[in-house]
Amino acid sequence: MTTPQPTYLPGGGSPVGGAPAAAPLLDVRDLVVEYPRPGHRKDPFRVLKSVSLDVRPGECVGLVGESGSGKTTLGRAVLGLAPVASGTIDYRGTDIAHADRHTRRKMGSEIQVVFQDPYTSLNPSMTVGDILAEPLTANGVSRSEARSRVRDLLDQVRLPSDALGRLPREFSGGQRQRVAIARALALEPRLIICDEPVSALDLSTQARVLDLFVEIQERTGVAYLFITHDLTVVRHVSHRVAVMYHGEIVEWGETDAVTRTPEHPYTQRLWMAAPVPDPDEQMRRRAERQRLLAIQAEQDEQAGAVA
Ligand SMILES: Nc1ncnc2c1ncn2[C@@H]1O[C@H](COP(=O)(O)OP(=O)(O)OP(=O)(O)O)[C@@H](O)[C@H]1O
Repeated sequence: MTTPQPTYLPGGGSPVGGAPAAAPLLDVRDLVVEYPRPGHRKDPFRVLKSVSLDVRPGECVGLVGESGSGKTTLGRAVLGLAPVASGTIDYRGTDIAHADRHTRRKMGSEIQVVFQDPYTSLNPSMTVGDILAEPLTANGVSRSEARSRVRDLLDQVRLPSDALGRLPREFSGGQRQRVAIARALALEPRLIICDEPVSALDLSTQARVLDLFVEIQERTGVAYLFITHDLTVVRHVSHRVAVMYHGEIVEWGETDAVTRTPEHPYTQRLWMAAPVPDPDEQMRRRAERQRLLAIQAEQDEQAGAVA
């Protein structure tokens, strides 16, 4: 008997087929997000600087970038949780950044989210059955219909039906993330914002949860905006990838092209820093990364001298 290998192998396997060509489901154009700064009313903190990207139906777009680059803020803006200063967020042809609350709510059930931390994102005092039934009953599904849908949701994320009566604390991190994914799927969304959904998990659990994301997408056709700081994760799940740096998209294209032949110096450094199983390749990348960092330092020094 052969043991099934996780397909999450840095540099190995290919993402879920080619990107489906279709009109965008989500189309973000020239988005600027600013947070007010206490005492600087006229000089807010600009976190996103004219960001544009789109996600097609059934597609996974990876959003990578270092900590603080603005990835979560973009996800939050799509969810209506970040202050948009200008630009548009078209979802199925409606600008949800400037829509009224009623339209926003209607569209909102089609856009769900899976957060990074499965330990804090689930209500600890509710059973898994209640956690999964809540969005259904809140949207008018009868209790008996909700009960059968909840069983189906558990099945979709490969959890046993006896999970229903148990509390989140009785599950491992990976299993809790499966519950969070099931909850996100409850209202049959078209788009899920996945905000670092595997980075709190150990490597082998990451691999299985990533495989689950891919499998769900192939079966349901849901689209993902998949936020991560890890290029190897993106390589596994994404059709296209956007690289964010200091609140701007600095590189954007097919995952294979961006990860194999990155053009922007920041993407090159990110890729050189990604772990690989082959020690020789790892050494080569480390040396290349040092070289790129030295070039960057020299450029920064020259820019400083000019300023
Ligand atoms: N509510 C807020 N008020 C003020 N500044 C904020 C707020 N939320 C985020 N920021 C700032 O916006 C910048 C981008 O944060 P964001 O969380 O979007 O980055 P990120 O790329 O997702 O980082 P990480 O990978 O660490 O989560 C950071 O400098 C952060 O401090």
